[in-house]
Amino acid sequence: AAKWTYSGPEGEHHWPKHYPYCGGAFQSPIDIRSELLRFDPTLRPIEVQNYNLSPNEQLTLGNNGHSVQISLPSKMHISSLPHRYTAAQLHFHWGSSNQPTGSEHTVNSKQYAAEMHVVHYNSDKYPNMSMAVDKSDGLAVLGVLIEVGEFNPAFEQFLRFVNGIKYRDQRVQISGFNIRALLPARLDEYYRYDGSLTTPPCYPSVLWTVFRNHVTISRKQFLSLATALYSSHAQDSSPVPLNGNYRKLQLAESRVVLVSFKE
Ligand SMILES: NS(=O)(=O)c1c(F)c(F)c(S(=O)(=O)CCO)c(N[C@H]2CCCc3ccccc32)c1F
Ligand SMILES: [Zn+2]
Repeated sequence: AAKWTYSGPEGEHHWPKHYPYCGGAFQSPIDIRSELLRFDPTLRPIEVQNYNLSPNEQLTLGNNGHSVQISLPSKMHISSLPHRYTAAQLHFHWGSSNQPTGSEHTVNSKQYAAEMHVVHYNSDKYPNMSMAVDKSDGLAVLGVLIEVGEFNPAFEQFLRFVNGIKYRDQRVQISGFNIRALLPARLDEYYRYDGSLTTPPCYPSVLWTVFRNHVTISRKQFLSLATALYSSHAQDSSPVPLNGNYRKLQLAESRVVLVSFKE
């Protein structure tokens, strides 16, 4: 696959050349602005199943050159949507050490330090991610906004291993832990809209759920995320730091953002 980056000659302004959907409609992320919001009383609390993984299970923590990701077991799924959406992986977007503003979604133009995405595919209709990734009802991504503040023990369960995956395509096995603890306490308050993958190929296939409430990680935890990783391979002579891996805001156009809560 053609390589793409977040800056330079393969940066996001060039993505549509190789990935036409990136220049198309229904793109993500967007600024979640008050004018776009519409309260929807039919939006039920998000219900996740089997997120509390046993420490006897093994997860793969990897640096894929674009983000740090954790591959997730297929027993994890969202049960409160019209179809079952099975978990595939989670990953992060962040700024840089001196720029704690790297979330993809913004809320009334406020950009958070980072953002976590838990990627799921419609397993009622498609056998795997690859078959679901380009279908309009294929994916559901849970978005969690992250601020720098209180230390977060749940994040420590994988952050303490990032120095083992400093370079592109490095992977380590980590013990299972409670993935639910990475989410905010309230899963009943969220923004909902139809959007896309925020990386190439930018398929408009994502039902986005961005939780209203952010989570916090400590400054030290943020710095380990923002300074430990490289997008280049270990043997590359000039290492390229992996940071600022967030797509710029896309036009909401005529899209409405549904909200599950009243002010
Ligand atoms: N922000 S986002 O749109 O949610 C988002 C990312 F930003 C992101 F970097 C990734 S990636 O880490 O795989 C890097 C390259 O796509 C994904 N992967 C998804 C979509 C691509 C195919 C696939 C296959 C198996 C598991 C996950 C995924 C992604 F969905
Ligand atoms: Zn993402």
